[in-house]
Amino acid sequence: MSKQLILALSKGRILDETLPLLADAGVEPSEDLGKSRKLLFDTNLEGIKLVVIRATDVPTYVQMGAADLGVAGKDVLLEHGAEGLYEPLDLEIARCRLMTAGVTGMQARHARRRVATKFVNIARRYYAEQGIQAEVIKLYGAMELAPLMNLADEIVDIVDTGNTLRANGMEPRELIADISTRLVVNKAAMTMQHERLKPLIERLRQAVEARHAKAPVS
Ligand SMILES: Nc1ncnc2c1ncn2[C@@H]1O[C@H](COP(=O)(O)OP(=O)(O)OP(=O)(O)O)[C@@H](O)[C@H]1O
Ligand SMILES: O=P(O)(O)OC[C@H]1O[C@H](OP(=O)(O)OP(=O)(O)O)[C@H](O)[C@@H]1O
Repeated sequence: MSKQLILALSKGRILDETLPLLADAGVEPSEDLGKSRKLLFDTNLEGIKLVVIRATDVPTYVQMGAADLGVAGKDVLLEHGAEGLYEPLDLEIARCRLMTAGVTGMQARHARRRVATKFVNIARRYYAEQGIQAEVIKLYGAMELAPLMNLADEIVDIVDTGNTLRANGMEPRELIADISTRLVVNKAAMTMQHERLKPLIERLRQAVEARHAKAPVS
């Protein structure tokens, strides 16, 4: 039996932008992902199946070899760590920035800054690099609420338009990283399955490049 390649997709916002890119690369799910309760899907290509999972689970699936490739935000990859993963391609979708932010006009008052975030590893690394003492508080969402409720002095979160921060009386402060969505590949699969992986990676690379060619010059 020939082995199938499994591509793990992040659900939510990234999925909405991944499907058109996959279609440009000639990969289409055999049924409407949005209408199904299924998690594992066939595609128009016999050798490729898709799994649709939480964005934060994608690196784990690929690292452990349960999936051969994955599509995940750079924020998720930085938080998870890159062990066992190659990152051959920037898909250039779901662009945003990972930033520190605080209440507009208000300086951190505590010598040991309290930082609320779901990106605890990134935050610990960042504040240590800056030589700032920080107590990092893990939250699972609505980070913008933490400074308003005096749970934290700052947050580390995704910023795109800045609307969420503004709506909550907050301002962006320091840029930690520019974020976009990346293709990741299991390191062992990259060696063992190279002949199967290469054409898929190339098709995706061409789909990304074709978008560049179409984008208006600014
Ligand atoms: N406002 C945004 N603009 C552009 N990209 C974003 C934005 N917010 C998040 N992203 C990117 O999309 C990814 C997934 O975001 P999404 O909001 O769908 O999931 P989530 O709510 O973080 O995940 P979960 O529901 O699993 O907690 C993020 O990891 C990031 O790379
Ligand atoms: O700068 P903006 O354009 O306002 O985007 C930033 C917001 O987008 C993301 O949240 P999302 O909308 O995905 O909701 P979530 O809290 O469910 O992740 C992120 O967590 C920020 O809250």
